Amino acid sequence: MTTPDAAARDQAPALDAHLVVDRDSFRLDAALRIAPGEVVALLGPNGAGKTTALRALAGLLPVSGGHVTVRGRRLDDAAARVFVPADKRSVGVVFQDYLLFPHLSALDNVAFGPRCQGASRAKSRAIAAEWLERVGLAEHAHAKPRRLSGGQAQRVALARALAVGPDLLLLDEPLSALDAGTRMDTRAHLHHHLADHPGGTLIVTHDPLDALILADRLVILEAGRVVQEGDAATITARPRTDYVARLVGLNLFRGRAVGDTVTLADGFTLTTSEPCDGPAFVAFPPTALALHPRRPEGSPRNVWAATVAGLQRHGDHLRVQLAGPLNTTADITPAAAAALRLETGSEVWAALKATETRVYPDGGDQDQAR
Ligand SMILES: Nc1ncnc2c1ncn2[C@@H]1O[C@H](COP(=O)(O)OP(=O)(O)OP(=O)(O)O)[C@@H](O)[C@H]1O
Repeated sequence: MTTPDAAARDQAPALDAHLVVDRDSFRLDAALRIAPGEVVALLGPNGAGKTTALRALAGLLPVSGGHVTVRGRRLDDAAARVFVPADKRSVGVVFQDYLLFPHLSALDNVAFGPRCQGASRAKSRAIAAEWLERVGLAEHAHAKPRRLSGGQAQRVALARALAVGPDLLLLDEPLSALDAGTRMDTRAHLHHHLADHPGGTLIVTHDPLDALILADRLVILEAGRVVQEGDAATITARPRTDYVARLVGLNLFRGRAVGDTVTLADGFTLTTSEPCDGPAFVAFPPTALALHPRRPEGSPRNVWAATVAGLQRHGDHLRVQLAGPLNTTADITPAAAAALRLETGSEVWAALKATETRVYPDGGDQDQAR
């Protein structure tokens, strides 16, 4: 029979945290909530505070304010001076470089957690063997970490973190140490295991692809603050900062809309196809910009002179950085680049059809996806 306490724990979020951490002049001040079974990706530029957040949740860094509650259990509470040490938390961590014990076999690495939780040696090894089987490494149970490939070591680290049945699983850049081929396989493997994990999962990553494939929800951190959160579709449709726009591959500008005209901060105007009024964002993909050697005649409503500030290959097209009244990114075919004789410093005309733009109100935080 379920006790009232157990029932309350079952209903509690996997994570309910407000993290305030001071590190010299840097302050992390972020609220994070994860439902049981939910996978959340924490994304942000270098120095945004992602690792700081992960270390605080793991109990490796004390919070200076706020709280951390995992499945109803208070692990940190700065005001009440509560701090549960890392090894007493129901939190599993997969570190970026896995941190497997080099002198222990894969089996003993995985058995370590259950053993620390008080399981007998035989029971711990049985649990570990089961987990290695699940991650497809049964035949490598007796190998030492140095004999494992990067992908295999990652699976052992995942098995080790999951073997203790954590209420919260933390993954720090889980695929960044792998080469591209292994990364794809390991990502698919990880996806499968995260979908089965009944606790909450937080993945810290730089890589939007990992986030989009692995996570149910994205939380974007910049300079220690959550700037946007929501599912991938909402964030892609309505990025709220330059970083988020670049992440989803969009050009993004902020301005003031009156009908179908948006005036940007420096006075430049863009014509859009949907009317809007008041503070607004205008976004368009790099493929929406057409480049011409001379001022184009005809229909495009938005035309401006720009200078090529950089060129790089991006998949099967060229990504062109353009400076001018708008700093933008354009994607064009190599044939178009050759016809235009594009190189850094070239002068071109950029054209953008009003129908290729997306406009949406800049309502501060109140219309943020939740
Ligand atoms: N040991 C430390 N002492 C003082 N400040 C630190 C320490 N480690 C990190 N910081 C500062 O904390 C801030 C956040 O760093 P953090 O490593 O959490 O960011 P991040 O988002 O994980 O970045 P990255 O993606 O580069 O790993 C940075 O400004 C960094 O300089």
